[in-house]
Amino acid sequence: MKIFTGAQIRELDKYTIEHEPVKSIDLMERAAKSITHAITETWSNGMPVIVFAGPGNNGGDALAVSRMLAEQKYDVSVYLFNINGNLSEDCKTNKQRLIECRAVRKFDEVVNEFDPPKLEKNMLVIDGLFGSGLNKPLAGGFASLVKYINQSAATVVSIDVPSGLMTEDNTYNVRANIIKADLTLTLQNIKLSFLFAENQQFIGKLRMLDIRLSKEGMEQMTSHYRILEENDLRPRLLHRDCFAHKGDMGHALIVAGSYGMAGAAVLATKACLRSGVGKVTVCTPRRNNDILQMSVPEAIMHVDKEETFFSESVETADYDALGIGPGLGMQEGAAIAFISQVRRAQIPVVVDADGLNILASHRAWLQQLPKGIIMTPHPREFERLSGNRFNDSYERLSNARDMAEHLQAYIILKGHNSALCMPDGNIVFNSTGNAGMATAGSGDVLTGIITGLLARGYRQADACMLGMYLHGLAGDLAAKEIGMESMVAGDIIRYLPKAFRRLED
Ligand SMILES: NC(=O)C1=CN([C@@H]2O[C@H](COP(=O)(O)OP(=O)(O)OC[C@H]3O[C@@H](n4cnc5c(N)ncnc54)[C@H](O)[C@@H]3O)[C@@H](O)[C@H]2O)[C@@H](O)CC1
Ligand SMILES: Nc1ncnc2c1ncn2[C@@H]1O[C@H](COP(=O)(O)OP(=O)(O)O)[C@@H](O)[C@H]1O
Ligand SMILES: [K+]
Repeated sequence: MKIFTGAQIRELDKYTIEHEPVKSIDLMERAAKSITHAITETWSNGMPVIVFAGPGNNGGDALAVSRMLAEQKYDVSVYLFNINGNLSEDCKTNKQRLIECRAVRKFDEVVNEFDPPKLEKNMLVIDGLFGSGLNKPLAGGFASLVKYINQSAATVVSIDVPSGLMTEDNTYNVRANIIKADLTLTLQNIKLSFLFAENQQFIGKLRMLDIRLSKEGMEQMTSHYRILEENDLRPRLLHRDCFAHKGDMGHALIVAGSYGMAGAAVLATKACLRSGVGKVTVCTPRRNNDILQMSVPEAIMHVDKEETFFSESVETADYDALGIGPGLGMQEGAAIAFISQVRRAQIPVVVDADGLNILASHRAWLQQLPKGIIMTPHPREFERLSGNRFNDSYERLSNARDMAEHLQAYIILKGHNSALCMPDGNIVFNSTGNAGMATAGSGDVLTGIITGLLARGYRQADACMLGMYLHGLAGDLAAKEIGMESMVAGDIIRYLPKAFRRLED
């Protein structure tokens, strides 16, 4: 699913009006009908409704919804904020329709003075102040109104976007002046800012309402942001020839583990083996040899001459992909072996965990990375890697996108809705995964999966998309059966076969 910016949404709106064709006011009526339906489905007309409408089309939607609710015998009071005397055309029309319908209990057009109504626990507030047309942080009277609504105990439903929240960039927004909705009824498509952790407090529960904007318009419009869906991946799956031999299915090299961190190597190796690859060799320090041999008998060992850390890079001619970093440690010896390994690899490379931390403490090496390298930082690792501290997720994401373009790398910014930043500037968000996966070692599993997929023959972009999707899906299937609370990283590996099956079926 594509994610459109506020400006693109306006274009789509126009495209739909011209090509369906449908009158702008009728499109608003259609949106209002589906918003009204979502409300009446959830709350009965015993609940008093207070509507706050702004001067633009978000306000127009709110006025149309007010009329529709009043016609269904809801007790509706409406405040329309027209302080500059310039309502949008459709907002004006809906104001007139509302006045004519006479079913609302109270209609107050606020020009200067505003006497706020009492907001109580059993009331429903409809927030139609601003939507995708917001162009600066709320201030003055609107900011006060938002604070007044937020401190009340009433239930708040936002139309399209919680008023005050920008659809993309909220880095310099004033968070105290954004509506905290219990439910956001967003029109047609999800907005970028809805994907970020810090904005969940404003959105509450999210529902997307299909208002039938032009499908053709949406297909034609290019978007830099996309949410990954099962259907995007199915056609990309490689199939197994019935004459397949392990020699044809790829050979992955995992360089992982140090003394005390053998588990990271075990997890990455097991996950790699579960990803369809023919063979996996794991390179780890001498002291981890027995642990690896016993816990992953399917893997081939390449034992480093050092007892406790990775010290010597491996010739990669016999391998098809390299995954390096989980539990690697940060000794200078390991760091030097790491960069030597990455430099000499003539195969696709995934760098994670300590591999990223090593790069963060030797930032000049970033320029020596091969093009097409895959890096999988969690937010803290990305901060270290970029050498910046970020005010919010949008700023972090923009920085990751710039770095991916500059280094011609694939960067997966991990978390809920992990974001894959591609060398061409496009960003793909993952839609699978759950909070049960916030447990040590989950990232090592992802590294193993992506390395396995690369060795198996997937191109970088496909391996990243498929890898993060399968990883999250395995976590979701695990959560369904065993719950989130006591899930461990090994459970993600255990459910990986079911995740593959689900995609293949
Ligand atoms: N294509 C769609 O998705 C559709 C959108 N519709 C609605 O239209 C909305 C967008 O409408 P608009 O583009 O008119 O935008 P809005 O209604 O979000 O707001 C625009 C108005 O607010 C003013 N404004 C912006 N920032 C302000 C600030 N910080 N302080 C004070 N005033 C500010 C602008 O000058 C303008 O008058 C959507 O959110 C949605 O609710 C629906 O009517 C149907 C179709
Ligand atoms: N709340 C969550 N929702 C979805 N996925 C999550 C969540 N928490 C963690 N994950 C996933 O689990 C993995 C955690 O990786 P990471 O932070 O590197 O863990 P570790 O360093 O312990 O291996 C990432 O792929 C991330 O996307
Ligand atoms: K709104």
